[in-house]
Order: sequence, then C-alpha cells, then structure tokens
Amino acid sequence: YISWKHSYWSRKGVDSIEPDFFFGNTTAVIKRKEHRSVVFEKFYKYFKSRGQKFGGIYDLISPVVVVTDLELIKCVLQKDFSHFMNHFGYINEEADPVSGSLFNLKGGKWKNIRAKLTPTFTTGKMKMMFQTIAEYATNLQELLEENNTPNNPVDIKKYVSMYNIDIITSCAFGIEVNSMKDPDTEFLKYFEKLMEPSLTLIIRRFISVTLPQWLLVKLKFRVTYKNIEQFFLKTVKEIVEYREKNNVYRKDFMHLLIQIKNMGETTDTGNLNSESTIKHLSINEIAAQAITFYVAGYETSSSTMAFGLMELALNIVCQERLREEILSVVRKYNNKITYDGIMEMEYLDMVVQETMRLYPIASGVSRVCNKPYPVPESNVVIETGTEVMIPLRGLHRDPEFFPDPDKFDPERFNQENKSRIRPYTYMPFGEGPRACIGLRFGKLQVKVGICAVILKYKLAINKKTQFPLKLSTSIIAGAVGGIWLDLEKISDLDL
Ligand code: HEM
Repeated sequence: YISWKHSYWSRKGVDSIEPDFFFGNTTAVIKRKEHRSVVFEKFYKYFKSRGQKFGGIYDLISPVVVVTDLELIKCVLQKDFSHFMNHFGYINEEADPVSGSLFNLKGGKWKNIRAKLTPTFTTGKMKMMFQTIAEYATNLQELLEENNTPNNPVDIKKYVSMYNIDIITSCAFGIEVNSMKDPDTEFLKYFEKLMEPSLTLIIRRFISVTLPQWLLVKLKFRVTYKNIEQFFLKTVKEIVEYREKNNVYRKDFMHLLIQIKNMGETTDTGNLNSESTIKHLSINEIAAQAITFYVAGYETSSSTMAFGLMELALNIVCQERLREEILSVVRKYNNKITYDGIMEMEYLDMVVQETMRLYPIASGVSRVCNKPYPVPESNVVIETGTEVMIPLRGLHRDPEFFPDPDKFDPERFNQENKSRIRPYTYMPFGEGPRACIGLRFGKLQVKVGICAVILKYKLAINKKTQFPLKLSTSIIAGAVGGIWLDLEKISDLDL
C-alpha cells in the first residue's frame, strides 16, 4: 500500500524525488534533524535546477506539490484562490472547539469569520493597543538591566519571548501575567502545555493529518488535550462575563472579539451591545480566535525579533545607523517612543524586512486544493485534498531574486530597491486573501522591542552562539543553542 501511495507522482507523470520507505521525503523533519523550511528549500532548489515549474514530494505518504514558478505561485495564492482557499489542518469544532481557529477554518466559514476579524487589525486598532506594547517594552529594558551582569552574556530569545508573551496575553485575553516577574502563573503553565511538543501531541497531530478527515470527525477525534481546552474556555467565559456585567472597556483584542460576539462587528467605541442583526459569534468561537492570536502571535514575533537583534550584533554598521535613526525620532517626540515615531523609522523597517527575508518563520506558505485544478500549460490536474507548498526560504534565498542571498543587507528594502523586488519572491506573511491577519501587530511588536533594546544597549555576539547557525526543529524555527549577546549599556533612556 505504501509503495503504491509512493508511486502517485510517477503515475501522474510529475517530476518527483525518490522517497524513503514510509517516511517519504520528509524523513529529516520527522526525525528532527532539520527544520522543515530547510528541507523544503532543498526541494525548491532541486526542482528549479531541473527547470521544473513544480514537482512532487511525499510528506510521509501524502503527496505534496512544491511550486517554484512565480506565475504558478500567483495562481495558487491569488488568481485561482477559489481552488486553494484552505490551510492544511484537522478541524472539528464540536469535539475540539480549539481546532476552530481562523488558521484551520475552511471554505465559507473561514471567509465569514475572516471578514469579521479583519477590522480588528486596522491601523486605528493598532494605535489603540500601542500603549500596552510600549509598556511591556519598558519592562523588557528593566529585565535586561537586572539580568545583564559583567561577563555574562544573555540568551536574548528568552527575554524577547517574555516580552512578546506578556503583550499577547494582555491583548488577546486581557490578562496581565507579567511572565518577566512571575513565570509560574497558572495561565502560563497551561500555555506551555498547549505549545509543548509532547510525544502524545505529536502522535495526535500525526493521526490528524494521516487519517481521512471524515473518519476523524466521526470518531470525535481531538488534537487538543481536554483539560487544556477546558482551562482556556473557562478563562475566556469568565473574562467575557465579567466585562459584560461591569461594562468594562479595555483597549485589546478581547474587547473587539466580545463586540463581534454581541454585535457581529467591531466599532471604535466601548459599546459591548447593539441591535445589529449581523450574525454573531459564539463564546467558543471567540475563545478559539483568542487562542489563535496567542499561538500565532507569540513565537513568530519572538523568533523574528531575536534573529533581528542577532544580525544587528553581527553588523555593527547597521546597528549604529539604526540607533542614530531611533535617537533622532525619539528626540523629536520628547524622548518617547510613539506609534507615529515608529512608523517614521524607515531604516528600522528595512532591518525588520531583511531579517524576515533571511529567517522567514513559516516553513512555507501552504494551501490545500479544494477543487480539482488543471495546472496552466501542463497536463497535470492537482486533485482535491492535495497540499501545495510554496517554499519561502527557497524563494527568499534564491540568488536570482536576491543577489548574495546569505548576506544581511537592509539596503535591499530601501525606497529605490524595494520597488524592484519581484512579486511573489518575498512573502514572510504569506500572500493573497489568506495572508497573515496579524501582520501589522506582529511588525509593531518586533519594531518596538528592537527599539527598546537598541536604544539602551550596544550589542555584540557572544562566542556561545553557535555558527554556522542551525535552525531548531520546532514549528517556528529558533537557533540551536540560543542566541547569546553581550550587552553594553550606553544610555539611560527609558521608553
Ligand atoms: C512577525 C510576526 C508574524 C509572522 C512572520 C507571521 C506569519 C504568518 C504566515 C506566514 C501566515 C500564513 C499566511 C498564508 O497562509 O498565506 C500567518 C497566518 C496567520 N497569522 Fe501570522 N505572523 C506573525 C504574527 C501574527 C500575529 C501577531 C497574529 C495575531 C495577533 C497572527 C495571526 C495569524 C492568523 C490568525 C493567521 C491565519 C490567517 C488565516 O488563515 O486567515 N500572526 N502568519
């Protein structure tokens, strides 16, 4: 049966790579030897070197299309989106409410909820939450101050993770956890359990992508542990009830989600109720979305920020130039970091963009075909249920699109060069109608955090950081062994 499954691409006449028995072509990912993004970068190079617009590989026994051609990428993500609306992932809202996240939702239901949630991330809403982000950036400065002792490097990922977890807990759930000062709160423990790649969870995830979805739904299969799910649902219910009863207006995502629950839409006011007839969301639905914001917005921003600070430590000229820019803008705004100030920092934007080119946190942009798709200018039809993968790291480090691709060079994103970047070669947040909904928020977290660190400390790489850098095998890539920096305090400027 396995051999027959592994003959799928040759039966279709599609160029493919010889699979290992059972593991297919992703053995290195399953055995945790390499990060998925690195493995898919190799597939990208292989098919491109053979002049193929796409090729076939096997994730275990499931066939996956790997795309190399920019025109085909455009079709999948934008032009023919109606064939590729969904992300891969098991969903059963009844048996496993947490699985009903925006990331997992399919078809019409996804479209509906996405439309309701999109106004949650407008510029106005980002400005509304800016103060919370800035306060946690001050906490990050204090934390670094406490932990930066002479001759002791700091593992920067650890601290930026605390900064991001506090922001996202505050904004998604409206809870002040302060992981920087008290890492043992019940909420954080459950969050750790939710994210923990335990063996049972790996097996459950494996089953969820291997067995047919209709069978899993019939079996009431669940990926999330019952006790973890109960904890988050109970927490969200309590927060919602408290806010509704006391008419609390807090400037966060939870407020906007409650508005959607009660009114079907968000407004720029403190209202939590209206006579609107638009279809509302249930409490389980808003809980699932709050959890998604949490999961999707924490590790992504933390890794990006840590890699950004690492590159700045390695490239002193860039670091000095960034510091000058930050200082001049901060002075303009009475020694404060403001939303408008952050938006004025052009070089900061270039640094963050270049960081995300070199270290795209997603292993690729993935879609699942939801109705048969005849690939233009070929005889191949992509069948319903087949995963299509666009390898971000392959594109971002392709010398045809980014000369000297391994070099950290923010100038690629200056006003003049930016306009020359070919569409669909740079997509750290995905692309098309299903691109990252939290883009603005994620970038803001990263930018404010980087400002806070650069303003106060001169960064240098400590020899504990292992080069050449090896990416960890967790879902969102980090650096094996950590990113160790020496921090030299150069200013007393608080945010
Ligand atoms: C630097 C930070 C971030 C990066 C690099 C990032 C990257 C991505 C990528 C690559 C995708 C898949 C897009 C696609 O399939 O085309 C995605 C989806 C998503 N992201 Fe982000 N993300 C970040 C921060 C955030 C934040 C802060 C939030 C929420 C507060 C968030 C919420 C989501 C959600 C809900 C989806 C699923 C969207 C859908 O299926 O409609 N992300 N993100």
